[in-house]
Amino acid sequence: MQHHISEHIISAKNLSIGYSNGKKPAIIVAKDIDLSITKGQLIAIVGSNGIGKSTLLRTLAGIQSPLNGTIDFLDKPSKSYSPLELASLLSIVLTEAAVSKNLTVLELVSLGRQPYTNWMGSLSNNDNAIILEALEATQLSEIQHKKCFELSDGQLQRVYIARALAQDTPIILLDEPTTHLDLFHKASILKLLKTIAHKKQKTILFSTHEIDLAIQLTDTMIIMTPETTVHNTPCRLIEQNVFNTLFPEDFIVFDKMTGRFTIK
Ligand SMILES: Nc1ncnc2c1ncn2[C@@H]1O[C@H](COP(=O)(O)OP(=O)(O)OP(=O)(O)O)[C@@H](O)[C@H]1O
Repeated sequence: MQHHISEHIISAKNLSIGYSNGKKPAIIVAKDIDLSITKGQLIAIVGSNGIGKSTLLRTLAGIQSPLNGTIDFLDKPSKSYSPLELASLLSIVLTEAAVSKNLTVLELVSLGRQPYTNWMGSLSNNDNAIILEALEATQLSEIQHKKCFELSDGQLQRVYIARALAQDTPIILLDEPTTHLDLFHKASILKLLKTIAHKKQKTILFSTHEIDLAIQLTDTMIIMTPETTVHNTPCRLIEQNVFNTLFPEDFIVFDKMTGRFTIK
């Protein structure tokens, strides 16, 4: 699919997200969300437990429907994309990945090419070239023949990112890609995502609880609080005192000078 050049790769207007199951009234998780996201950015979604970060990612990915409002990709309503078109537009990396860890690294990363292969799943030279590039970008070439169950959490996270890279979509969504990782590996993953966003001009959105790291490493952040959802550069968000609205202020305070939270 040819993507025409657009400033706004993702825009959401008046978006409400949540859950409805027919008869009962819908559970609104967050409302009045307005986003306009340009290409080639690394964007963190931040907010306390249960605020709706995963719900927002799943709604953007089309896994669940918005309760209200619209989502556009490249200025076209998300609903106007067929499932196959959507699979070449965005990839999603979920924490509880439902893939067999019995696969080798190479096999799992190759799954990223599924939207493009024929019904037999045979890979073309072009598919193989893209898979190799994804393995290299995530420094997995040397362990490509290892089984996924043999990997550390950090390596496994890189495998999921490589699969999304192999899917070669302009938008990549990741749900908490740094959970279970130590500080070094958290920072490594975020730096890798930033390099990919900038070098390959991809739009990468990820949810995280690593606010300090996100402030240092992302281009923009989406902050979800019970009252509002705001999107801006870390610098502007600090100026606007937004980080102090994330947690009860009598307990945790954000220090503008250091860009860190302190416990009272
Ligand atoms: N299938 C569901 N049906 C109804 N409510 C749900 C469902 N899944 C999640 N929720 C509720 O939606 C709200 C947002 O959940 P979500 O998982 O999006 O939060 P989150 O910000 O990703 O949280 P965390 O940081 O803890 O992962 C929570 O109150 C949760 O209980």
